[in-house]
Amino acid sequence: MKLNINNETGMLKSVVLGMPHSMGNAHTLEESYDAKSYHSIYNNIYPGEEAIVHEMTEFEKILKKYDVEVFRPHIIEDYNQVFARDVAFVIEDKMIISNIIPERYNEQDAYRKIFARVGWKKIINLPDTAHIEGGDVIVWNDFLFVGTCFSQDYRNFKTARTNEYAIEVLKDYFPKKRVIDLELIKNDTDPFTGVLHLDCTFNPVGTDKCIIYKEGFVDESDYRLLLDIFGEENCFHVTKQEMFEMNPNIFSISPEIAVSDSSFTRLNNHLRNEWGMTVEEVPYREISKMGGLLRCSTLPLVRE
Ligand SMILES: NC(=[NH2+])NCCC[C@H](N)C(=O)O
Repeated sequence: MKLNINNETGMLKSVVLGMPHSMGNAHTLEESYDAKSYHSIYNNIYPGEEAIVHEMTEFEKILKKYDVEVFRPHIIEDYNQVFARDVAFVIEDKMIISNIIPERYNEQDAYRKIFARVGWKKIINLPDTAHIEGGDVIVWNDFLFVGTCFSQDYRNFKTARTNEYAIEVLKDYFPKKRVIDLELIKNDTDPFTGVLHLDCTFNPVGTDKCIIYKEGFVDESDYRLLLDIFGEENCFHVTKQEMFEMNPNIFSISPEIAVSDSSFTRLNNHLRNEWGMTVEEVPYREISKMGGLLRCSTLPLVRE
C-alpha cells in the first residue's frame, strides 16, 4: 500500500475504521481518562456495545458507498478500540506510530497486519518520551497543526496527550512543513472546559475552510492565527454546547463530501447551504459520550 496524506479532505481511498466489538465495560470514574467519558460515567449514561456497533456500522456503510477501502483492527477482548485516529497517523507517505496514553497501549497490537501492509520502511517510531496521539495532528498541505499542552503540570493531566518533545521530533522528520503548535485548554473532568485533542476544537473542511471553537485555545493569538490562515468568512464558529457535542469532529471523504452527526443541525445546514457541500448524516450520539466522534474513529491511509 502506498500511503498518501497531504491534507484532511482529499478524496479518501483507504482508511482504518475503529472496532466497536468487545469494548468492555465502562471504566470507573477514577479509571476514566477523558472528561467526556468521565461526565458520561458520572451521569450514568455511558453507552453500551450494541449502540456503538450500530453507529459504526452506519458510518462504515457511508464509507463503502463512496468506494473507500476500509480496514479494521483485529478484536482485542474487552478493550475499547473505537478511536483508531490516535493509534498512529499518516503524514505524506509515512506512518508515525503514536506514543499513546498507557491506558490505550494495547490497541496498537491490533494493527499489526495493517502496519505490515504499510511496510517498515515507511513507519516511524518515536522516542519513548515523545508523547503524541493522532487526534492532535492535522496535516494541511504545507502546514502541520499540532495540539499540545506546555503547562508545567502536563503530567498531571490524562487529557494532555502530546508534548513539546514530540513536536520537535516531527519537525526533524518533516523539515519542509510549517509546524504550528497550538496549546489547548486541559481539564480531565469537565467536558465543557477542556479539549482532549486538537480535532475536538478545530477541523479543516473543503479546500480552504474550517470549523473552530475559540475557547479551546490557551492563547487567543493561536486562534487568531488560524483565522488569519483560513480567513474569517471561511470559519464556522461553534458554541460551547456544540463543542461539547463534538461538532468540530466531523469527517471529510472529499472536499465536497463530509460525514456528520445527524443531530448537528446548525453545522449541517451551514455546510450544505453556505458552503455547498454534500453532508452524509449518521447517528453518532452514543459514541460521542466516550470523548470522540467521526474523525476520531478513523485513521486515513490514502487520500488522492
Ligand atoms: N482523536 C480523538 N479526539 N480521540 C478521542 C479519544 C477518546 C478516548 N476516550 C481517549 O480518551 O483517548
